Amino acid sequence: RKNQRNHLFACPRKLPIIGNLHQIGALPHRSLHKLSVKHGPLMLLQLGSVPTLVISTADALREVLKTNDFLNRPSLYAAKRYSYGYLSISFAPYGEYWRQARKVCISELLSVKRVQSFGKIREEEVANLISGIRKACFSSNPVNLSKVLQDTSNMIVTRVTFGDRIAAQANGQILEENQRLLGEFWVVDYLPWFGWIDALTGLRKRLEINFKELDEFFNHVIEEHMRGGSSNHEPCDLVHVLLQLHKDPAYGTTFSSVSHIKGIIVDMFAAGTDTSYATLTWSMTELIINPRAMAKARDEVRKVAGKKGKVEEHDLQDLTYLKLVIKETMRLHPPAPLLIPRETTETCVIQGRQVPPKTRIIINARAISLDPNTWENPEEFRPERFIDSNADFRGQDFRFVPFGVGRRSCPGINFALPVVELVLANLLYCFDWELPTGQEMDLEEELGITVHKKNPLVLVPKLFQGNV
Ligand code: HEM
Repeated sequence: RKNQRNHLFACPRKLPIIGNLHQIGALPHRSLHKLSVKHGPLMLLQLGSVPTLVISTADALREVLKTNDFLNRPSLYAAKRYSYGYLSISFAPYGEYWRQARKVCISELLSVKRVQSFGKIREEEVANLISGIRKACFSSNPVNLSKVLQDTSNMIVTRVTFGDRIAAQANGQILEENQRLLGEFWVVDYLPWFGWIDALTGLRKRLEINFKELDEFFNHVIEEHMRGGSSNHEPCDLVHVLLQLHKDPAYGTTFSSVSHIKGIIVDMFAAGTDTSYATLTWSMTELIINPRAMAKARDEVRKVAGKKGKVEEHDLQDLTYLKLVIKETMRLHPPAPLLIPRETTETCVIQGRQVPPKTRIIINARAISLDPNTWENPEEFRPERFIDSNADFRGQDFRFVPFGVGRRSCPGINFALPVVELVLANLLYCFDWELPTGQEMDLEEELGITVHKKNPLVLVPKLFQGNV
């Protein structure tokens, strides 16, 4: 009966013990997309011991979410460790803690007012980025944009979260390793009885070392804040806000221990940095490949900001085409192409078929936004496609879900967009960009929870003199 039930969904052929794991490959969002083209938009795979429902089109997603919200997250080894036992919002299982922590996060940490209050930090860090690139212009050196964009995103998130510029310089590598380990293939998550393989391959040791460094860093920042803070601290960084909430009896149960605070910090720090810098790198990559779109975006930015010498936050509202460029980039390169996995808590019925509890739900955001039944010439980079379209990425429109969908979608969108827009606008305003002589652009991707460009984006900037 079990077999009969499973065969009601498309089930690609599986092998004993590992099931469909051998079909996943180095870039799961791509191999799952390919499988879905062959087998259908709703596939039930067996990844080791884990039944996994993969959703690959907007219609299938709409249909599935009609009757189920899937608000739970599965337990994953690295996520458990990094979130201090599921005390982060991203990995917390569905329940009272997740509900409260998310509510507080939206109202206290990521509210429009709070995000606006960090405008000065964003503008300062963008100014530092531009001045660094200017120096490279004078020496005619190419710039490793991947690296400088990562540093800038990291600096902004670190200053906002910890209030300390020096901390940002120290934590770059810790964060890189954290993202790599979260995106690694952990045998224990699929074949629990073979979990010892993760110890043999050295993965567990790497995680323990990285977690210890991260934890020490958090302890240092929290202790410093408790002592009253160093002179480097921004007036109201997120650790400061969290410590206020920790002392407030109204939030007693939600933020009762220091581990709760650390769990939330991990969210801000890990979810906020990598995704923004991936979006920026892919935007610049696509603009170089598409000179017509580059010229249009650049002309718009230079017209709106005029002769001020820089783009300011209040200019962003007038950058209509730049916003379309960012949308189109996120359609082709959603930073987290498989979102964050979810899990059924009880038997549920999807299209009249039963799905057992503890089935992992994977939403393939990239396959959805490349579906030719929804998008005309989906592989083409054409920001204009959004001009008269109501396709939006705020979690309500199933055709385009880079920030996820429904009640478990990303609460950081209002934080992320001003960073991405301000950085990109200033890069286009201040410089003309080209590839180093004789080099070609590639679109190769690297495995991770956030998908980055595999080879660094190296470009030659030319200072634009007409804006002062
Ligand atoms: C371009 C930038 C970003 C992208 C593309 C992005 C994308 C995502 C995605 C795909 C999810 C999973 C949604 C789902 O399961 O449906 C998510 C969740 C989350 N994101 Fe973001 N994110 C970005 C920036 C940020 C920032 C800046 C923050 C905070 C400072 C943040 C905090 C979170 C949190 C806390 C969750 C977990 C939500 C939950 O489980 O309830 N994100 N994000």
